[in-house]
Amino acid sequence: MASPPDTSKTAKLERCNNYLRRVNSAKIISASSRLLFRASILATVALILLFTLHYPPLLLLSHYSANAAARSSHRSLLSSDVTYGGAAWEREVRSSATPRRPSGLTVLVTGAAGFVGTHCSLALKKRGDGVVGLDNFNSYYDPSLKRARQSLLSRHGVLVVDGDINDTPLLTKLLDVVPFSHVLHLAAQAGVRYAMRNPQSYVTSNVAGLVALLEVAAKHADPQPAIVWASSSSVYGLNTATPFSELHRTDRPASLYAATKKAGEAIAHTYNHIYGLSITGLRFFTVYGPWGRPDMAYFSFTNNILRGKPITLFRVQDGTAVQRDFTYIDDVVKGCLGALDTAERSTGSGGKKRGPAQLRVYNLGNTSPVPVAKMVGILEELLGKKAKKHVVTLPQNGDVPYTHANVSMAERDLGYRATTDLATGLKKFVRWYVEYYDRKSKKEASA
Ligand SMILES: O=C(O)[C@H]1O[C@H](OP(=O)(O)OP(=O)(O)OC[C@H]2O[C@@H](n3ccc(=O)[nH]c3=O)[C@H](O)[C@@H]2O)[C@H](O)[C@@H](O)[C@H]1O
Repeated sequence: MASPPDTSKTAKLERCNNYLRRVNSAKIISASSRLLFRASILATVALILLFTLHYPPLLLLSHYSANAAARSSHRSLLSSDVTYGGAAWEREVRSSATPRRPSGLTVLVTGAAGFVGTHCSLALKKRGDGVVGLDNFNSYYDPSLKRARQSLLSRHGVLVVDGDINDTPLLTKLLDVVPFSHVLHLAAQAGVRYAMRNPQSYVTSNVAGLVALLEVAAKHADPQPAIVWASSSSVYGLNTATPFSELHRTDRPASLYAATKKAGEAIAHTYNHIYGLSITGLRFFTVYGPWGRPDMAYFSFTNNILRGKPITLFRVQDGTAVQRDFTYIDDVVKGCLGALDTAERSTGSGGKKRGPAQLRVYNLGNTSPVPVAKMVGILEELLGKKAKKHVVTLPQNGDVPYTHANVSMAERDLGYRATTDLATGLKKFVRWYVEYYDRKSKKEASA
């Protein structure tokens, strides 16, 4: 019988090799884990540095509110004035909110750096009311124009807080710091045709944002403020009865913008019904004027005419002219202030209704529709330059062919009266436009 092979040496050798392999792999593992560890520290430091460079306010400044996501969706995190909360901030808010006349109003104006928001905030402040603004400075149109409006307001003692209406902790904080008597809610995603390009922004601002505001006003604010907010002439949609009356049907919106404003009116009904919030909706009719919105036709046409660029003019399929009840900003401001002054107190508190509360809706229009082509003719005269017109049939873009307001209810209840015709209003707009952009280009040239 063959003896078994002597494996002792090979076994020893094998054990020795295994040991060496273990030691080596342990060394390799520990070396690589050291490397990995160092690399991860370096990567973390690099990330922190990058983050600090990109978002300094988030890391360096104390920041109220956990709801940064809602806030950051619309505005630049690089802006230097994103801080809120703290004693100094509260002092600023209270000072801006303090009325300078006996029984003056205390108004939170959302969308205060917007076109109508700026004018209303100024008018309120000038007559001695307390005003605090809120605006998210989004980039739907040139945010530098919004910043310029903010500077104008600041020179008149109105603070505009940089924040979003969907930021519930911020709204709660604001309504904690100041017992606002009124909220003038003008923050919204505006523009009829843009709704086809960015539908979600309309839901976020005009539906979710409105609900966020009404929730805080109804359940948290003590006392509950009265709410006056911006609806739109676009809710009349495919309505053909003219002039448009508040009694006409508004269940056929032609654009998503209109649908979200109509939804807002239904939401207003609910909060009035359940919580006793006093709510007034104002249907604005194509508001125009100095400090206006660059996305609107009269503004962008002015821009293009001066630069020799073509403009597109819509014409109804049957060849008739598209018309708008263009309404001058000063008239609309008077309507807004009339609505605030006649708003009754909300009746609820702590989310409980104590009795029936006021619920209103009014047209704020000019009562005199003008063909868009005529508006262009007035601009041509004021600018001393002919437009390069490109006329096309009104596309399926949510536009309606005609608007015309019946304002008898606003006249009766708010003392509203439109007194500015389109030629007069556009003259004031063009004067502002030329001055503003002249000053801006000189500033940029000297910078
Ligand atoms: O009352 C409202 O509730 C709305 O008013 C405003 O909407 P509109 O009346 O559509 O104003 P605006 O865009 O200035 O177009 C004016 C006219 O120019 C025509 N138009 C427009 C653009 C173009 O390139 N060509 C053209 O002919 C166009 O067909 C229209 O007939 C606000 O923007 C909106 O936010 C909302 O507040």
